[in-house]
Amino acid sequence: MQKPLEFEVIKNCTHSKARYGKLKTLHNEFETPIFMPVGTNATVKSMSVDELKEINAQIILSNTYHLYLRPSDLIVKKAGGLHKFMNWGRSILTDSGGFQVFSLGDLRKIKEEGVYFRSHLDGSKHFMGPEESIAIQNNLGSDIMMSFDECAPYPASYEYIKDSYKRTSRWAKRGQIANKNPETQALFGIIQGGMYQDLRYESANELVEMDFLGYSIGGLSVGEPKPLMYEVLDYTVDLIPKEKPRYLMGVGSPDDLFEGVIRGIDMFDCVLPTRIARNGTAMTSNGKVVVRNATYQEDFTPLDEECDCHVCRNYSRAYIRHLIKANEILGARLITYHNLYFLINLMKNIRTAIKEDRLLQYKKDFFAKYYKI
Ligand SMILES: Nc1cc(N)c2c(=O)[nH][nH]c(=O)c2c1
Ligand SMILES: [Zn+2]
Repeated sequence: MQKPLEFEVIKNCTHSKARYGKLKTLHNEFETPIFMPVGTNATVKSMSVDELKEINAQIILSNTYHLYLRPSDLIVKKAGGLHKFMNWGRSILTDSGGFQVFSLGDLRKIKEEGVYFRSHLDGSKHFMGPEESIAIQNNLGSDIMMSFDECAPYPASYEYIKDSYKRTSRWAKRGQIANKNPETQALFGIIQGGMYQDLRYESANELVEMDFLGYSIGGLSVGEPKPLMYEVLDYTVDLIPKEKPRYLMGVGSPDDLFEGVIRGIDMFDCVLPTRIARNGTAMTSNGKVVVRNATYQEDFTPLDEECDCHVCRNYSRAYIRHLIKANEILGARLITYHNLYFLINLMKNIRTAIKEDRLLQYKKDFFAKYYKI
């Protein structure tokens, strides 16, 4: 019988830790490294599932905390699960809810059993621990689930991080035991440990002992300087068994995608492409274009001359700028479509470069244009 997740490394880069692989869930098989569009409320904002398929999205991320609060995981379960509810036949990864719950600040209280918090929607009181997080994700029916964890803040003391990651390890074990669907839903452990190398080692070793089907690297991209993120990434990736997929949470700028792939990361997610789109900024081969600027008022060229997406083949910067200035929904929609296509296409080119063993050269060529150096 097929496992809920099968992963194969097909080609290792000779000049970095990058690898080209394939990951198979019960819904589809896709190549890695891969970028996962974020679909917080069971929708990648403003994109229909047909458009997601058009841009070749293979797996999307949805947020457990948000779906638990609204419409509730029980309603999604009654609909037949998240795939059915949102009519998405490809893979879905759900986060654990921990990240959102912890970001509620004073609205939450952390205890050994879990986190007591107030809903950001109506202030109602709730509790989420590892068992509740996994039960919600079981109800959602995602292909890949995350263990309930604390994404510790940055900066944080050694003592705080030590207590925090140890609790995250205990929560990971409890979540593993609580998983009602181990044959159909894969569960990842999330490595924490802040910016402390020995704590990262301890966190990783404790989770590797528990033999998860994949591992996320959490607690990064939380405001730390980029060089520090890359340094922690460098040694943390080495702690994860090579045959398991590695997921770097919350990362998705072109720079970070390249740096993450080069350090051996297989999966990425980030709200950046969709968030900046709503503010009128497009990612292009020649860097970011803030299309709302007056510069583009009579610019009848596409967002990106080198992009073959539907938006770049049919609409001009001037038209999209007009939509954004007029606060027309289509403006954000068009830039979102293009930005997601841009990152998904970038990952396709990165995979090709790994297969042809020319990733570092590709990175140099990409940024020579992106930053005009
Ligand atoms: N940058 C990050 C983004 C994220 N969505 C998460 C997360 O969901 N869990 N745990 C994490 O540490 C984390 C870090
Ligand atoms: Zn485009």
